[in-house]
Amino acid sequence: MKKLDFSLYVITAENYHPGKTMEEVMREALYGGADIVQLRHKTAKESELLEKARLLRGLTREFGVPFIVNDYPQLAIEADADGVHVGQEDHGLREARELLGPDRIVGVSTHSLDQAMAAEDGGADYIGVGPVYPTGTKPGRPAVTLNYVRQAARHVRIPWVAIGGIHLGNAQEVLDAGATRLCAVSAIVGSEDPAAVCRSLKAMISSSVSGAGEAEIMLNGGRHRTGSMTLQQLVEEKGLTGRRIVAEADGTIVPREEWSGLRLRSGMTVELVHFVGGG
Ligand SMILES: Cc1ncc(COP(=O)(O)OP(=O)(O)O)c(N)n1
Ligand SMILES: Cc1nc(C(=O)O)sc1CCOP(=O)(O)O
Ligand SMILES: [Mg+2]
Repeated sequence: MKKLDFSLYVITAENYHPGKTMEEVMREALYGGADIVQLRHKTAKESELLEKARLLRGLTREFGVPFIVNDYPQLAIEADADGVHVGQEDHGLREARELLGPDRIVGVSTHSLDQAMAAEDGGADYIGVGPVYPTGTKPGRPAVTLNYVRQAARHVRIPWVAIGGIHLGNAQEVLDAGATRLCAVSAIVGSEDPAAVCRSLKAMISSSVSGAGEAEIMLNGGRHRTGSMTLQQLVEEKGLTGRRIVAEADGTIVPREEWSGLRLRSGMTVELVHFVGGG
């Protein structure tokens, strides 16, 4: 079953917690509210990875959250993971999708809007947007800065998660730039109290996303304050449910099936054009 409803993504990194097992740390993260987990281990042999993947598969099942394997689509299948995450240089989205089929999750790292659009067109289920800040977890990868987060917020239509150098001290500015999902690695698994860090990040995400209360958007050329959280809710608020409408957000036509996933943000420009019947 493909389930992709998450706000806090946690990735393993055993080098950050000497003296504690991966299972202990990830269990704490799950207690704290991690709602998707990835196994990432860049140096383990495949047999060792499979063992770790099976362990995490069991643990994530206990908590009912999706489990993703980094880099290895075939291993994801063998471990009965929910999906795989591939980078720009890995097996590639197409190959992963061919192996995993339509029902498992395929996530893709992106470092620019062009890559995001290509991943969207290629059928990715979600994308990573980063690294937002320079990070020792992915040394040598230049930061994309908050500029790419802002672009993703405006243009990306599939779920996307901000990643890279995110911690409690800077998470708010990432959320303010438009992120609604965060991924943190060292800040969580390297902390003394992974559950507490997860709880704090989750609280920041939920107050930023839902606690924003009202958004001020430009609707059909006029300023409009709305409590609607999504484009779908806005259509309902305007009494246009069931009408023949074309909806545009920030200059791009939004297909009807994406209305309920498109979150309204202050400053967004929305056009709702409805057609009056006639012959
Ligand atoms: C959620 C998420 N986003 C990005 C990455 C990085 O993937 P990649 O660019 O392939 O780099 P490695 O992780 O393989 O070193 C990720 N793993 N997860
Ligand atoms: C594995 C990875 N991929 C990234 C990307 O942007 O593609 S950033 C990253 C590391 C994230 O770890 P931390 O939270 O410790 O910075
Ligand atoms: Mg990779």
